[in-house]
Amino acid sequence: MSDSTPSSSLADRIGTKPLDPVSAPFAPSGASGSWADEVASPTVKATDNPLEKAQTDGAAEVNNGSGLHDAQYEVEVKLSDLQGDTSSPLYSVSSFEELGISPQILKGIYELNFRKPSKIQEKALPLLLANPPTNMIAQSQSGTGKTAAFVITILSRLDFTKPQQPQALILAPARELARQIESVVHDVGKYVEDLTIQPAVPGAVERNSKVASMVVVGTPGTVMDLIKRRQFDVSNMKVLCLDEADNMLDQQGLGDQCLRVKNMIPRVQQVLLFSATFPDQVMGFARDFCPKANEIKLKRDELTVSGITQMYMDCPSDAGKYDILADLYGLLTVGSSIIFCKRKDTASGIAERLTAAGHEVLAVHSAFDGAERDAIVKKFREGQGKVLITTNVLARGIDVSTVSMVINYDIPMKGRNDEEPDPETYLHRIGRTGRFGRVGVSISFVFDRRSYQALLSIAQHFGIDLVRLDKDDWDKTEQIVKRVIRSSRAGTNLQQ
Ligand SMILES: Nc1ncnc2c1ncn2[C@@H]1O[C@H](COP(=O)(O)OP(=O)(O)OP(=O)(O)O)[C@@H](O)[C@H]1O
Repeated sequence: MSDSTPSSSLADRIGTKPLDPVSAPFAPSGASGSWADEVASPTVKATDNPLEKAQTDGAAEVNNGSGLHDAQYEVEVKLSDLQGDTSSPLYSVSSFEELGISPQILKGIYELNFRKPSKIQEKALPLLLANPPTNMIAQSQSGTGKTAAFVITILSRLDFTKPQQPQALILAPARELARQIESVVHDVGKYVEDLTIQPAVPGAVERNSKVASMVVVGTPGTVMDLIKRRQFDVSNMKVLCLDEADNMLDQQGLGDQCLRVKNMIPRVQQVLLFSATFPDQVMGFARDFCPKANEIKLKRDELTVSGITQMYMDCPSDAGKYDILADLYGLLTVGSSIIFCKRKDTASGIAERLTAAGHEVLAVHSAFDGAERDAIVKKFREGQGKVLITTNVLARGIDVSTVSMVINYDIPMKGRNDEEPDPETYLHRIGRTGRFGRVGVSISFVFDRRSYQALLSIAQHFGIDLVRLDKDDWDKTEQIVKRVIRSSRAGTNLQQ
């Protein structure tokens, strides 16, 4: 790639010709036209005054007091034939008490400071808890409380006369997420007497021991092996839940493993699929996996969390992204931040360079062993490290409320040769901030026509307004970012 001079902006370098997503040649430096012209598509706007935009996205949202940023999240509920009556009292509720869940579970929920259900909890729980149990495919924006929705369901369906028998299985794509879900089951179930919970992630179950807990949270490969080796008896399984279900069913390996696990369970009563994203191409498989399900689906333009101010930085070159990141370090540590790279070696490489430059950072990806991964993520959760450099292994589900900034060091791409932008991964990555009504910032690094076009296509896919940060005006960049992050630190849980 012949890069232009570091000082010219990407807009200049690209020029103003309509963007051909695949093959348009890199326009010569200094091509006529402005960046604003180029991005003035119906969905992507370069705001004239990004500070104003950041202020709007931050402060105004913080004050809405509704618990979720966009109180208008309209979920479209499609009931299956059995529960098709939208006027049924099961259709919607406005407090946890009205759901008829046990006082022990309610106590756990209140101890977590959950005062009111979120939209997805309000819409989904009556359907999830109704008898006879019905399958559910549920979609809701990142950080809106899907985990508690399926955990409450699972805890409500357990038979406490059988404490040694696995009755509910939750599958997640990564060990960190499985561990996190396990801790939510512990927390919500804190006052549920005799509750037993067990992880089924690599290294968690010894070869000669059995899985003998009511709720099991694991990753598909490990669970499959445990069932095959007869260490895990699934004959009494009542509920099977896939978190990040689109990812679990889409990926060649995971999809196959999930299907095999399901086929090894003789009579599951209820199958639950949860995710923030369900791209069209996965829905067919999802419906086969989870037949006759109630569906709670969102429209594509409802998927972004408005508390996240999404920005991008035009970097001089691929290699030059490191310098921009190093310059941003001070801002990364105002709150906590996660930097997403495509490759493990990139993640390790930038971690080493930042460390050598005297900065404190953590790095984690799938080349680390399980115990190391757990220890590093624990450190990050506890605030002992504020900057975490990682890969897509942590793109989904991870819930650390202090994360106020996400950096897309590489724009997420998919396909055999990374030929296509990956909008779903983008959405999940940026969703590591802005959790449950908090605000946050994402900065995506672009450096050439291809990366810019990929970001543009992602923005158009979801109807996102992107704010451009100017690498030549650090004062302004700092001002914008700090303002949003300050709001994020002030605006803890808005529901309370
Ligand atoms: N009703 C509630 N009231 C207050 N906080 C809540 C409530 N429900 C969930 N939360 C909190 O919101 C945060 C986000 O929840 P959760 O991790 O379940 O989101 P999610 O929808 O699964 O997100 P993702 O799509 O990223 O996996 C958690 O810290 C959780 O404790």
